[in-house]
Amino acid sequence: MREDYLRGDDEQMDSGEKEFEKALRPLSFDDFAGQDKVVENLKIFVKAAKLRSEPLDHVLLHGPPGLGKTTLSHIIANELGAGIKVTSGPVLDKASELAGLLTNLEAHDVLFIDEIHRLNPVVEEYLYSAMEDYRIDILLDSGPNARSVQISLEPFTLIGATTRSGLLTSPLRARFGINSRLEYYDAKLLTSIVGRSADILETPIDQEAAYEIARRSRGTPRISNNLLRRTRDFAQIKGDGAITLDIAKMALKALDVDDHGLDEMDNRILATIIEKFKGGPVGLSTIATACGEEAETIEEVYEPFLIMEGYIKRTSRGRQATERAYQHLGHIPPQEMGRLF
Ligand SMILES: Nc1ncnc2c1ncn2[C@@H]1O[C@H](COP(=O)(O)OP(=O)(O)OP(=O)(O)O)[C@@H](O)[C@H]1O
Ligand SMILES: [Mg+2]
Repeated sequence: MREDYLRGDDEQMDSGEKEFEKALRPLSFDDFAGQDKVVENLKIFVKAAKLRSEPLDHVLLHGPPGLGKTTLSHIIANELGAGIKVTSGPVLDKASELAGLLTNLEAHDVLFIDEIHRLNPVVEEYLYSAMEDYRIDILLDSGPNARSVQISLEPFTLIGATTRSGLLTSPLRARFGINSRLEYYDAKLLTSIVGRSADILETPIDQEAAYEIARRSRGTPRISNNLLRRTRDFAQIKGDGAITLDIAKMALKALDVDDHGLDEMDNRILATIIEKFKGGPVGLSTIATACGEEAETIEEVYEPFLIMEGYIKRTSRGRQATERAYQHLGHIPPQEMGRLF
């Protein structure tokens, strides 16, 4: 597979982490665990497109961070036997840059735009005709000599990834023929992902240890892999290199991952709502300020998992802690308080 990177992908990660992610990234549908429905459908669409010698329809992948959007995009290109060019919404700030990428695509190649909800509106509009008719208008010269010429592109597949599909404009969303949502993984699937990653890293791991890491990974393969990586350090320094259940527990404790898999920030969010705002409802930006974290990060990264696990509720007046959150932090829920007095 040909692969070209246009500057930053996954901006927040350091280069070690990136190398690590790349090494553990599945390369085919068969290596990709879980998301059965999404994968089954994609397999059929890829096969059908190949059979007809057509480009695959444009694909939108959405869901919380670390669930496999970037991985799947590369797998799709791989399975299509096509090249992939990688860019992202915030990086692609000029229409001319987009034109440069599009005109360099070969027939049936994939253009992957990460964080597609952050595209600049001018660039986004430019993308419409490229997606629809495989054509773009290019402006030649400037001032009185300015004229636009239309050039046709090779038929290509756009894959857009986003953690915030709600922020996509409807004209853009409407241009994706395939729209797939990735869901959190259960502990069993994550256990097999941890096992596979440990194999690649040539680190022996007990089944119970793999399960312990998996069940405390917030349903997220990226977190499983990162916890595995750190646990491997503990195994090397504190043990004989093999990851046992004891080593895994020791590492998770040192990493501030609690018994339910909530990390320090998850717990800080819950404690803030309960201790500073009487359990809520309280607005997102207020929580963010009190926790010292960006509102966007809380909404994108932390909240979906806390809601799914039933620790907080979203109400029209803000976020509210549930009984489960009170119990988790060892506080008495207000409902029970009422019964006691
Ligand atoms: N289904 C899977 N099977 C095995 N490993 C997976 C799977 N999904 C993700 N991973 C692993 O998790 C890591 C993160 O996945 P990926 O980068 O694709 O997530 P993402 O959805 O693109 O996240 P972000 O929204 O932050 O860009 C990858 O390195 C990959 O190894
Ligand atoms: Mg990604």
